[in-house]
Amino acid sequence: MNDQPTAAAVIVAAGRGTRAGGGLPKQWRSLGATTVAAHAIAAFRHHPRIGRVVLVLHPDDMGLAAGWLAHPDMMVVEGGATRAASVRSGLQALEADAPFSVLIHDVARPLVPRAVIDRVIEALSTAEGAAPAVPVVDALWVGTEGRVSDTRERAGLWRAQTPQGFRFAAIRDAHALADPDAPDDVAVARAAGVDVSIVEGDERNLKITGPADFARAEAILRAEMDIRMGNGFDVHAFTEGDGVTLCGIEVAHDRALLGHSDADVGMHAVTDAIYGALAEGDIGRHFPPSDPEWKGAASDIFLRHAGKLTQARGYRVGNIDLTLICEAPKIGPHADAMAANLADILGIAPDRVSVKATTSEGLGFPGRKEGIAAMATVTLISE
Ligand SMILES: Nc1ccn([C@@H]2O[C@H](COP(=O)(O)OP(=O)(O)OP(=O)(O)O)[C@@H](O)[C@H]2O)c(=O)n1
Ligand SMILES: C[C@](O)(CO)[C@H](O)COP(=O)(O)O
Repeated sequence: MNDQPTAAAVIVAAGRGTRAGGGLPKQWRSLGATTVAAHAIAAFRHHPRIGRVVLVLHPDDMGLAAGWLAHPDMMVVEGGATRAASVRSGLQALEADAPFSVLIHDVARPLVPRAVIDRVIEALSTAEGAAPAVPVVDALWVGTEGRVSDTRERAGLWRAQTPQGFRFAAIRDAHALADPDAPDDVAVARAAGVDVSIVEGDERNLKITGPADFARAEAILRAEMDIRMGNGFDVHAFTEGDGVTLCGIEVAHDRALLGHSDADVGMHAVTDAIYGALAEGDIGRHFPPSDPEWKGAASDIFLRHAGKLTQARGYRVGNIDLTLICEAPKIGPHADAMAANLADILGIAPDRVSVKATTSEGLGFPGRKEGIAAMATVTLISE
């Protein structure tokens, strides 16, 4: 499959989640380490074939949009009184620079697997509309006053999921004429004569609707959780100078560190640990020392790249443990600032980063004050 972005996504999140209860609209409630909304958004933002994401929020929630607006690939717009009105608002936001196709997704389906998104996008290369569904497997009854009054044939029946995908112009025109109470975009498209293909859905793509769905979603998340560990080790020798840069913090010293970049041995070890956890080689693979572009480069460039790669692969940094090995300079007074800087670069909480130091008791090259060594361990957790 070609990995070029071909589609935009509209995530409708303007509902109030009344059936879920809980005092807070369901999209803002926590799920795993983050919120329902953050899971749904990440599934699309990190998909290589989705170029832009429009998030449709309730007018009362627009104050929550600031974090999302910081991302150039995201737009946030106000929704309407019904799901269809919210979708229309999302589609309007894309009008000025219309994509080839658009995937419309409920924020209430936070665990949509990447393969479901792939199948919808793939089907849209030949179909005008495509949406995931799972076949009905249970017998179907009609109930009247607590008793079974009739049965229905289940063959040919499907349970509809999202994202529902369409060629942009087709769904924009269909929504312009839509019944405001249409249950979903497939109904809107069909009413306008758009043909919609069914692609294979997934039971994990549940819609959080009632209070019990949170526990189901947490269980799915736990079963899916993938934790990766990586380690990084680096050494830089001392040279003439009056200070060193460690984890991005300038520390006065009677020596400097020698290296092709800024020789930030601590940041290099952390960066290599992240690349290691992703099985992505090391800094040298991504930023060859033979390339003059990286001569004297600030090492946060490398760490930011590793952080972006982590996100793109669907992980977040769980924690970092870094040990610097040197006789001098003294690390203790700077350790908190170093940890805070690493956390800031990676966009994680400072209490997920530990920076500590040890001497080598006068032994070996650190003991002879010939240089500094650093070793780091990181965990990456699937989102
Ligand atoms: N005016 C509306 C109503 C719904 N939605 C979105 O449409 C999706 C499906 O709706 P549903 O699961 O019914 O969510 P809520 O309307 O929030 O739930 P409830 O009906 O329990 O209040 C959700 O992502 C919801 O945020 C929307 O964007 N705008
Ligand atoms: C669009 C949808 O997710 C398809 O299953 C669903 O219809 C939306 O939720 P609602 O509960 O019907 O509003």
